[in-house]
Amino acid sequence: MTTENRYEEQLQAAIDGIRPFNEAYARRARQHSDGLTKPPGSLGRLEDLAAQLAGITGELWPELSRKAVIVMAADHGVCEEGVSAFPSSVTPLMVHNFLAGGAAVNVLARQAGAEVVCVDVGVAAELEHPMLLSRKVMMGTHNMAKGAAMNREQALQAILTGIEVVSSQAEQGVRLFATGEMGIGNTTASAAIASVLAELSPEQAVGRGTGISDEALAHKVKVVQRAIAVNDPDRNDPVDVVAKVGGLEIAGLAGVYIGAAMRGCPVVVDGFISSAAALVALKLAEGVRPYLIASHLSHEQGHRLLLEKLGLQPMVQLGMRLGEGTGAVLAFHYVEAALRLMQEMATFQDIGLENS
Ligand SMILES: Cc1cc2ncn([C@H]3O[C@H](COP(=O)(O)O)[C@@H](O)[C@H]3O)c2cc1C
Ligand SMILES: O=C(O)c1cccnc1
Repeated sequence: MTTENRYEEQLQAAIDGIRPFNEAYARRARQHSDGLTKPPGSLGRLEDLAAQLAGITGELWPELSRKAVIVMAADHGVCEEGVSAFPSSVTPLMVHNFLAGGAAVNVLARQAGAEVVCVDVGVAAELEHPMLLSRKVMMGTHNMAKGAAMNREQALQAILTGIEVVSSQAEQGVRLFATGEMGIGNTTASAAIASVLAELSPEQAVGRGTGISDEALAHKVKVVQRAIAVNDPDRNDPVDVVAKVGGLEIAGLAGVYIGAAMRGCPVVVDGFISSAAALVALKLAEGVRPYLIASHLSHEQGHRLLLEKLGLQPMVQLGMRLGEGTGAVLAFHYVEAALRLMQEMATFQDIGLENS
């Protein structure tokens, strides 16, 4: 058997292993929250979130205090087309920053009591650090405007890496996940994926990323159009799409969603790039859907339409456009709030009002 076939089988086995959502527990959670000392439904989305968490875990108010953001890092050959305001050399510098605890996501993770798990799935530089998970598939992708970003075997390897990382974190006791990424150029790859899999036009999907000019934005649209024309990815084959016009960290994050669903763990989706990865995961395995929690609406232009296509509703809109998992880690506070309300609020019965 070829390595590629072996990887295909491993991915299929993971998809087949996704745990079904427990509707009965979601209903029980709703009954419980209707009995709490407030008008039914008055805690809005927090009540939906509590019901979702119960359905995911099979517990009414699961213990989710061990939480981690998985930050997948990789580089993009398409940067040579001038699609980002920053050079690829920033990617390894930011990986060192994550490991030293100085990036925005580190600050927000400390505040939320979450670990930052940094994975090198394809940074175009030699990186070594005791806290870095070194899972390099290749030294950055090829330029997708000229040919496939990577081959199918590499895309599968990156997806399996995400599944493996999340599984091993779950085995170590992590119960709640967030997705994050670092990779200069990755809003271009995400826009190409969104164009193909969510059937958005490149004009709708492409945004300013790190902050490019009007002129560079028009050029970035053309680069995405060219990448799709040159590679002709098959929209019915998400692995083909992420291989030809995607990125290693995006494929890795698609694996993170599948792995979390396998392990029965909720996973909070960050911004535009993490959402593009969620789209790849959903096209591979619809069973991932009930495990996804959208966090924020990114300022990146294609995010609103992408979330609509995903059928996900973000909790907040803060004008953030950073990635790294920053918006998702902030949403850990809402997850914790939903659980604490379920567990700590008095019921009508407690206060002597039986039949309300
Ligand atoms: C210092 C710095 C830190 C970042 N952290 C996340 N990103 C974000 O910006 C990049 C995507 O934007 P584009 O496609 O325009 O390159 C990704 O690395 C994303 O995570 C950063 C970007 C920079 C410059
Ligand atoms: O929404 C995001 O994830 C995003 C937007 C711009 C740049 N980096 C990340």
